[in-house]
Amino acid sequence: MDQATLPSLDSVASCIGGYDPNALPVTAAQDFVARYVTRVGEVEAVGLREALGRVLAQDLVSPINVPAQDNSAMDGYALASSDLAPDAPTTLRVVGGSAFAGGAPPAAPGRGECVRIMTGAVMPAGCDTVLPQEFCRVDGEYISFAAGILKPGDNRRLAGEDLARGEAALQAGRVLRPADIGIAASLGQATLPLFRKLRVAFFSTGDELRSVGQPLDPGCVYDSNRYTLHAMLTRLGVEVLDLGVVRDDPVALEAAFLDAASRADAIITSGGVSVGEADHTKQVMARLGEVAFWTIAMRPGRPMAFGSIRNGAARAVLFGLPGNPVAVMVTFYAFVRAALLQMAGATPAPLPLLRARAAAPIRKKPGRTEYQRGIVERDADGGDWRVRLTGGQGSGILRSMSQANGLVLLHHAQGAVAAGDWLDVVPFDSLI
Ligand SMILES: Nc1nc2c(c(=O)[nH]1)N[C@H]1C(S)=C(S)[C@@H](COP(=O)(O)OP(=O)(O)OC[C@H]3O[C@@H](n4cnc5c(N)ncnc54)[C@H](O)[C@@H]3O)O[C@H]1N2
Ligand code: MOO
Repeated sequence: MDQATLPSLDSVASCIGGYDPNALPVTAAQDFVARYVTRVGEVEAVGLREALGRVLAQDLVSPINVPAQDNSAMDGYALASSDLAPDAPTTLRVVGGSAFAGGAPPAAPGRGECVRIMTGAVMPAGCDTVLPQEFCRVDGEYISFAAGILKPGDNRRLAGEDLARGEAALQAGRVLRPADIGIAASLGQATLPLFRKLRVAFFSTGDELRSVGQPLDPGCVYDSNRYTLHAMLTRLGVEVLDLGVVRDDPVALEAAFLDAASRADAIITSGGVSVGEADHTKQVMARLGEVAFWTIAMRPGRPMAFGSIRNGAARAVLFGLPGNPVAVMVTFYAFVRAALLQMAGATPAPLPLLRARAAAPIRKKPGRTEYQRGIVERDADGGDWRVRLTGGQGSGILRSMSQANGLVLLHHAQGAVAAGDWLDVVPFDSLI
């Protein structure tokens, strides 16, 4: 993909105060990534049913008022508030036909008169208030109701109160949610201008990896990272290019990187970014592109490669994630997710944090950010939120992630946690 506009790593590094690739705080790495990646920017018209989770490319300016006219919020009687008796029951004569949603409004009632009206029907001229039918007594062609139950304007929906003509109903950069799709439909839009889906290629590296369906040879493990990555990327709404497991062999790695750079906007690999002897991944990355190898002050997820890979004129952003399965997920949430959203054209929104009390002490040294896996639940008495860890927190223990419903975010400067201390938790359901 063409990412000719990417800045150089050196120019970005010069903007990060005290940049040290061997001891990079999480916030500095996040800042670095945000400064490096650029929006892909191509726009296409997409039908509403395909637009969920996609990124809006232009403001959607409302061409009409919704609702188009003042109308009734209740089944009942439309009346002029000037006919309401201030301190005594009001009696009005019912005239004309009934006003139905979608029908022509009946003629304006005269003084002391009202009109039968249904929810959604346009208000007859001169009427500004609707009496719900259950609040009145009907006596022949008259209705009467008690003083004080209606204020002027009650149960009337004003033209444009949902969406006003000429206003931006949805802003460019929005990741479309179900209500947004409904808004576009209520404005009569069959299609929306969206940024094209980001293309993200990914592969796993490591000779010990076997794919599901293959026999598990001695000393080998099944490749789980490709599946968690596939799932996280699918939730993020990008187009996924699964390039499989690549052997720890320079020729195979080079072919995979070049293929990925020619077809994708971003490449995610897992494994081979630490200091092991058999790893060719780092050398191949460095040869094919511009790549920084970081040691991040975090746990899990210390080693990570970041930069871009070239194939001729094509260039793709590279995230070389550590191999341990929990480290893959944590570095994805800490760095990759926001970067991919930014590349896809989305306006960044900070993740909501839940404040919860620690159920038990947690060991933590200042000087690194930790993402522990936790189960957050309401106290039995319905009071504070409380969080407990999901057992062993090793970065190979994927169960710790699967059992959790949130990441416990232990900040860089934070020290040991005592039971009852307040903690920040990123609830999983808000992540994607
Ligand atoms: N001497 C040092 N050793 C290690 C360091 C270090 O700083 N000094 N860092 C450790 C940390 S922290 C991590 S994380 C890992 C990262 O190493 P790599 O990115 O090179 O990853 P690998 O060695 O290839 O794999 C690590 C681990 O994860 C398993 N793995 C890898 N890929 C997959 C996959 N697709 N599915 C399931 N499991 C996978 C792999 O078998 C290893 O067990 O390095 C530490 N060592
Ligand atoms: O980067 Mo590692 O995940 O802490 O084992």
